[in-house]
Amino acid sequence: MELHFFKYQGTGNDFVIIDNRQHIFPKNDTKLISKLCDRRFGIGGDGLMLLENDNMSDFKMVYFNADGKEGSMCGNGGRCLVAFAHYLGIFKEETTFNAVDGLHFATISGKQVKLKMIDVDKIHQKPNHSFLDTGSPHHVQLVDELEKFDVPKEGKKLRYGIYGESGSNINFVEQKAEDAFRVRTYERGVEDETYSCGTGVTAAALTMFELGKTAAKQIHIETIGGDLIIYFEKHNGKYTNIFLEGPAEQVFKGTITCSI
Ligand SMILES: N[C@H](CCC[C@H](N)C(=O)O)C(=O)O
Repeated sequence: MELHFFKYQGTGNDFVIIDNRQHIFPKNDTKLISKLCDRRFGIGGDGLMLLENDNMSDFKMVYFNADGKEGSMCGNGGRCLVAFAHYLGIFKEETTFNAVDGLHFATISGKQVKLKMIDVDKIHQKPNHSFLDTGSPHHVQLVDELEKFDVPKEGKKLRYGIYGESGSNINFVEQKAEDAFRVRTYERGVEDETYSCGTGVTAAALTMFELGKTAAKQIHIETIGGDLIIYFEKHNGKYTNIFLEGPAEQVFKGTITCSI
């Protein structure tokens, strides 16, 4: 059959998006999803998302990692899906949608999408790293000379070494200024470094504040694929009103022939 798709990217984290409001897509076909995400045999992407109707909100986000398995929350994916919903005319300036970790509010202005993330009430501190859930599980670790760091190798080691089969995303961080950091992420489900990870940079920003590396509640993060800003508040040990802001854009659209 011919499948219509859209390709989006948010700071270089790229996604295949399908309008599934008419339930045309075979969600349980892990092989098909991983093939569509394959950069040689398919369209190519770090993940695939379906936009579906939702009873409680403007739309529903269903997210799959490039390996074809349903993932946990994806911050850059969420920002891209908001841009796609805006393109479809589902909303004008602000929206609320449903994702695997609950409802998300978001706004769009030009190419900039600002997405509200779930509250975070626990950051587990270990001697050399921290671990927290920002919708997806994240390991956050400070390193020197991030530019030269072997992220795929070290990320893979930690992802399986500490977290086992279910795994975690692994973020390596270097401070650039009082309120600015550079982050590189090894993503589980992609099993490689991606150009940016939204829930990952959110986790990195909160951890840097928690560790006292910064007093800023508006943190700039540089990734391989571009810049993101994280805003938050902290009350009684809990992080609330967390927003992830950055560009998200449609790259191309088309049809692909697939056997289903
Ligand atoms: N790239 C995503 C995270 C995907 C999470 C996924 N790799 C998983 O752990 O299921 C982001 O921008 O937040």
